[in-house]
Formats: sequence, C-alpha cells, structure tokens
Amino acid sequence: MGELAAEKHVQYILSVEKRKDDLISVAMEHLRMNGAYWGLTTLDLLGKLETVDVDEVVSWVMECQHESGGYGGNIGHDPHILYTLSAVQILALFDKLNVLDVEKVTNYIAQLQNQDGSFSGDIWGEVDTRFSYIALCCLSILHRLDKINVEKAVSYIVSCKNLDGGFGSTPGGESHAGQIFCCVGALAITGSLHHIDKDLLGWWLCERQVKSGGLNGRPEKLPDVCYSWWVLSSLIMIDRVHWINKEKLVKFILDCQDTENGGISDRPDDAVDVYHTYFGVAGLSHLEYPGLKAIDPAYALPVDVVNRIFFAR
Ligand SMILES: CN(C(=O)[C@H](Cc1cnc[nH]1)NC(=O)OCc1ccccc1)[C@@H](Cc1ccccc1)C(=O)N[C@@H](Cc1c[nH]c2ccccc12)C(=O)NO
Ligand SMILES: [Zn+2]
Repeated sequence: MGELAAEKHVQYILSVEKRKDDLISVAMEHLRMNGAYWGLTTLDLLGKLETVDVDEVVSWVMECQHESGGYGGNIGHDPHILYTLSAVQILALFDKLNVLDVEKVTNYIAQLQNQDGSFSGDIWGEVDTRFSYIALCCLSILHRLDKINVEKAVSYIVSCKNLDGGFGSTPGGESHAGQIFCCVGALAITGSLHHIDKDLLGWWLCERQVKSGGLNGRPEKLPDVCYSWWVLSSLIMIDRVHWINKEKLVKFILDCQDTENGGISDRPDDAVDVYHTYFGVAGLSHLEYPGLKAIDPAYALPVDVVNRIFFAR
C-alpha cells in the first residue's frame, strides 16, 4: 500500500516542466497548455505552487493567445476551447485573472455556441458536450455567463442524457465517464442538477468500481487512475460518493505510483505521465488523503482558488 510519495511527484512534475525537446515533450507539445494546467494544479494540491516562477508561466500563457481571443496548446498553435479553459484555470491558480482581456476571451467562447445551444470546440465546428462544460466553466470563472444562452446550453446537455442515467458526447451517444463528468459539471455550474436522476446515475457510476478498487470508464473496461477523477467528481456532485469503497480506491491509486522517480500511471506498472499524476492526486484529494488541499469537483481547481474567484471582496 505504502503512502503518497509527494516529494517525488513534485520533483517529477518540475523535471517535466523543464525538459522541452525530448520525444514525449515534442509529442505532447500541442497539449502543453493542458499539461501546464495538470502540473501546476498538482503542485498546488501538494502545497508547492510557490516553487514555480509565476511571471515566466503567465507570460508564456499570454503568448499562446490568438488574435481571436482563444488560446492554443502552445505558442503559434491554433486556438481551441480545450486550451482556453486550461489557460484561464492557470491564471486563476496564480490569482492573475486581471491580466486577461476578459471581453476578448468571452467573445471567442460565445461565438462557439450553436443555434441548438451546443458548443463547437473551434472554428472547424466539432460538437461535443465536453465543449459545453468547458464553455460554461470558463465563462463562470470570468463572471460572463450572461454573454451566452445558458438555458439552451442546459437543454442541449439534457438532450444528451441516456436511459441508463448517463450522458454521451452528442444526443444518442454512449454513456462514458468522461462525458458524464462534463455534463454533470456543466449542470452543477448552472444550478441545473435537478435534471439528473441521482440514484440511476449514481448506480451507473458506482458500478465503475472493479475488484482491484480502481474505477473504469465504461462497463467491462479496465480500471484507470484518471477515472478516479471523472467518476468520483461526478459522484460527489450528485451526493452519492458513499456508494463506492474509498479505501480500496486509495490503495489502487497509491499502487500506480512510481515511488522511485515520481509520477503516477493509469494502472499499476505502466509508464507514468503528468496527466495521470494530476488525476491521481486530484482523486486522492477527493478521498481526503492527508496533506492534500481540497479540490472543487465542478471547477477542477483547489477550493481556496474557487472561493477567491466567487467570494473575493
Ligand atoms: C487527449 N487525452 C485523452 O484523450 C485522454 C486519453 C486517456 C487517458 N486515459 C484514458 N484515456 N482521455 C481523456 O482525456 O478523456 C477525458 C474525457 C473527458 C470528457 C470526454 C471525453 C474524454 C488527454 C491527453 C492524454 C492522451 C493520451 C494519454 C494520456 C493523456 C487529454 O489531453 N485530455 C484532456 C481533454 C480535456 C481537455 N479539457 C477538458 C475538459 C473536460 C474534460 C476533458 C477535457 C483533459 O482531460 N484535460 O484536462
Ligand atoms: Zn487514463
């Protein structure tokens, strides 16, 4: 079982942030904005955000902004709603939302809403409930929900609800834990959780826990640490988290650590990456693991950061 090798994970994340040109970095270069959000939020949950040069990160984030107002995954990359949320979340972590041209970012996102209330990810038009969550989460952080049609955004999400109580990426799409997180998170942010049958969805979600204690994303799939976030956050938002065995899930996550070099993998003995390190630590935070800051299940940011956004003087 062991315990969380917190210091090792801090060193692992700082080492990944530093390296730029090795194979993995180049392969993930287009996701660097997401990678930065994962790494920095993990450091904050571990109480080590101050080890980072704020100005260096903030200036890099702002260099990734496209003239349209949206953010790309790295400097010179095309803007996409995926990276725009990560950029806003990073600035919120550092309490630097004041450097943003809020109206420009708001306008970029508002223009991605379609007639049916859904959202596209960028100008090429792909529609996915993931993008509804991202738009609503981002505009809520910026206090600009009034700039889109929230009512139609909510009705589109509800149109993606399945008979099993779950949600898919588009109407009729198969229920998947990642999509469920996005739809439940979007409904929570807009105060619309009454559209959810909490017992039916809670049952589908708690059935994700397998013998090993890990959670999978769909029936019959293998458990994966990142579902500790997608499934657990959803269960917490609908008040059904007591339906899973927390101790066994903590053990599964801890068994996925590389206690030598730091980092957490998707399942025991696989290669670690920043993505699973983040979702593993965030999952442990949800399970009240000692020494970790609390994380908000809907905004995917530390609770003290969310409080500062919504209750600042
Ligand atoms: C592109 N990604 C994925 O497709 C991962 C792959 C994976 C990891 N373990 C199992 N599969 N899957 C994934 O992100 O699924 C999350 C999801 C959530 C909602 C709907 C669909 C999928 C990963 C990168 C990756 C690829 C391969 C291995 C490890 C990480 C990725 O960048 N995911 C992004 C997708 C995303 C960006 N913003 C979001 C907001 C809400 C939900 C998801 C995202 C992410 O989760 N950011 O926080
Ligand atoms: Zn995973």
